[in-house]
Amino acid sequence: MEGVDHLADERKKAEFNVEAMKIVWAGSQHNLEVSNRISKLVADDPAFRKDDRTMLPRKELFKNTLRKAAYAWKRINELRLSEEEASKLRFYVDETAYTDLHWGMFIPAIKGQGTDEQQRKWLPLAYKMQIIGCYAQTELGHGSNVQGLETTATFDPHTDEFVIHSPTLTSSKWWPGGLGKVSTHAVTYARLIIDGKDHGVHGFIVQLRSLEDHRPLPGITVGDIGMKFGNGAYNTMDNGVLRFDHVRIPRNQMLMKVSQVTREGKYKQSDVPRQLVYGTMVYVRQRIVADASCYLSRAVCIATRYSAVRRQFGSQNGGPETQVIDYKTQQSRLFPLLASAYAFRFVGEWLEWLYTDVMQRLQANDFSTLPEAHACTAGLKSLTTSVTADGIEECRKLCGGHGYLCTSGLPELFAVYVPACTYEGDNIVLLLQVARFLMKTVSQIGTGKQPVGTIAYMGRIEHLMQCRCNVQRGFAELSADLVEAAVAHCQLIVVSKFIEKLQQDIPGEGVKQQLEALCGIYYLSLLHKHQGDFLATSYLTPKQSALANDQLRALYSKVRPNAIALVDAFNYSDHFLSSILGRYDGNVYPKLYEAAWKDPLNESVVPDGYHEYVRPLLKQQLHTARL
Ligand SMILES: CCCCCCCCCCCCCCCCCCCCCCC/C=C/C(=O)SCCNC(=O)CCNC(=O)[C@H](O)C(C)(C)COP(=O)(O)OP(=O)(O)OC[C@H]1O[C@@H](n2cnc3c(N)ncnc32)[C@H](O)[C@@H]1OP(=O)(O)O
Ligand SMILES: Cc1cc2nc3c(=O)[nH]c(=O)nc-3n(C[C@H](O)[C@H](O)[C@H](O)COP(=O)(O)OP(=O)(O)OC[C@H]3O[C@@H](n4cnc5c(N)ncnc54)[C@H](O)[C@@H]3O)c2cc1C
Repeated sequence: MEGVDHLADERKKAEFNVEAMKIVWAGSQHNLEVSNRISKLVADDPAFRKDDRTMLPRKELFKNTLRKAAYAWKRINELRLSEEEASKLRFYVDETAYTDLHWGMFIPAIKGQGTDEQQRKWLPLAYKMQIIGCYAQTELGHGSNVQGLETTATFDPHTDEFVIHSPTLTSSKWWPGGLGKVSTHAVTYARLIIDGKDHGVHGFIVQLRSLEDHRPLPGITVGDIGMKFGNGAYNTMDNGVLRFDHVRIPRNQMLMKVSQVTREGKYKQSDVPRQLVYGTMVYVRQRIVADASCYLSRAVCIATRYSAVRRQFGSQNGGPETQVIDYKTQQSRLFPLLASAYAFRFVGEWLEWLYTDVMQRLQANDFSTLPEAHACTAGLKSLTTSVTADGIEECRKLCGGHGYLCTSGLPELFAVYVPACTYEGDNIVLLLQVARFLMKTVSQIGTGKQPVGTIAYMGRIEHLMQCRCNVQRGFAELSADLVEAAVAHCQLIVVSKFIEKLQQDIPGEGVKQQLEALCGIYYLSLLHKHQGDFLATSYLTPKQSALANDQLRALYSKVRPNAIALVDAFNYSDHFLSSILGRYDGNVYPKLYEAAWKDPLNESVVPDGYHEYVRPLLKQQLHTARL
């Protein structure tokens, strides 16, 4: 029934102030106010319609994205939106586009790796979108191993230029978002060659397409790499292929904050660490962690609302069946994901703080916290995206058969999200970086150096102090175990940051209690999952383990009446969720029924193809009449 809130009884059960929880989730009253305003702006504007996205053919889909991006940009300018508001608008428009790479990687790369002069030249053009850029690092043959990239940038002292070249097929740039059809420029990563000497990988600003007619410039071959996983999803993005045939660029288009090439062809390094060439990746990994909670909370919101609507079995004397959310098995799959969404929100906030802190230190030439920032961003990116991708798929299963329909919103959400486990660093490769950092820390503890920050706890572990470990010896052989250690380390960070959040003043009736329950679910469900390890290492006795499980079940019961309100606190509009199962009013069945009839296949009663392929079958004269 239209206008009836089928979840109203559920909402009445809440034992906390939902409006206050919305502020906690948003980060502040101000953030909540901006979110509300911009979310409404997008939802009310038919230009941002997205319910047809999974049904559009690729070319139409892509053109539609170009239209939306141009319109979004127009609205940003007309309404004079601030950077914060524009970023929220992009969030609520909810469509991956070339603009993500322009704003999210091209501009940060110039800011982080360009000299002041280079920034003065390129940033104003990029800010006004008079040039559009992408981040062209990965090649057909190498993605993870950045030092293995093959594209060359050879300095020509006669003309004061670099010659950018793709010497092999495997050196073709492959994957960069926005490259395929839109970008006019790319921050291109290539091996710097001076006088025959290879100085390793550096970033260069290269113009790809004419600003007049958008055709590739001489020596450039560029195009889209083709359809990707899922309908709609990441296919709104033009991930591209790019080859250079001796393309010349002026010397001052090498990004020269970290190292420079002089007019005479001398290679010079600044006092800053070489790893700053990887700085854009640190920035984006931090953003990806912040985003993980958004994607996971979205899936959890859909699955929780639907689990309260859906009933199966258990009818007594002809009464209603049991809501599936009341099954303990459903709770044990759903509530840890609900808790994870909150946990990732808080660790994302902390990581943003850590990143800002590192950047401020870098300005003051203090590079001491860079390795920790790299380990935290790499590790948390890996952990949160893996849990989120698996969590979205689990939410689909929690919704039974209807979860498999595109109108549930979950298939597209999964398809658009799952590459986050690969891009910006394959998750295993990133965990190996964390493992290396941990092993290095252990070797330093052995020499008496006290670890600080997120690794301070290692200094309090007695047997680590006796360790004499060499970072490389046995590393490869033990890498599968070391990856598990890296995950455990990252989980510890997530739990610590959740607990630290609870130590803050959190206003609103019952809000803190709910967060305490969720925090308990987060760490106890982890403990439950890994109880074998805890028992094997005697960190837990069997009795303690059983008590922990009892406590976990008790917390599920505590959260159950609050579940709908806890997902309402995410404050997602129906437009944003784009899911019939996750509708705010829970009016699922009539809307599912209605949507089925809108499918293009139902436009005609007799399908296209019937006369060619079905009717002949029905009318066939079988040779073997006996059959
Ligand atoms: C339609 C709607 C439109 C709306 C329109 C609105 C308009 C405007 C609105 C504006 C809104 C803004 C929107 C912004 C949105 C932003 C969102 C962002 C979106 C992002 C999308 C992402 C897409 C994907 C991109 C990519 O994938 S880019 C490519 C990424 N590639 C990788 O990650 C490669 C992974 N590999 C590596 O990182 C490295 O090679 C390695 C770390 C694995 C190994 O490196 P190396 O070979 O050098 O190895 P070592 O192990 O020897 O390391 C040497 C030492 O360096 C340290 N190290 C390594 N990495 C780093 C680092 N990053 N930082 C610091 N230090 C590092 C190692 O630890 C070693 O140190 P040691 O020697 O001390 O041990
Ligand atoms: C949707 C999408 C968007 C992207 N956008 C961009 C972009 O805008 N710009 C850009 O430059 N790139 C982009 N990329 C590329 C992306 O960054 C790379 O794909 C990613 O870094 C992984 O590298 P790879 O493909 O080389 O994987 P590989 O390294 O080939 O991984 C293959 C397998 O090998 C394993 N493996 C690799 N190395 C090791 C090791 N040392 N030890 C153990 N196992 C290992 C991995 O775990 C994985 O299982 C994008 C990719 C995708 C999917």
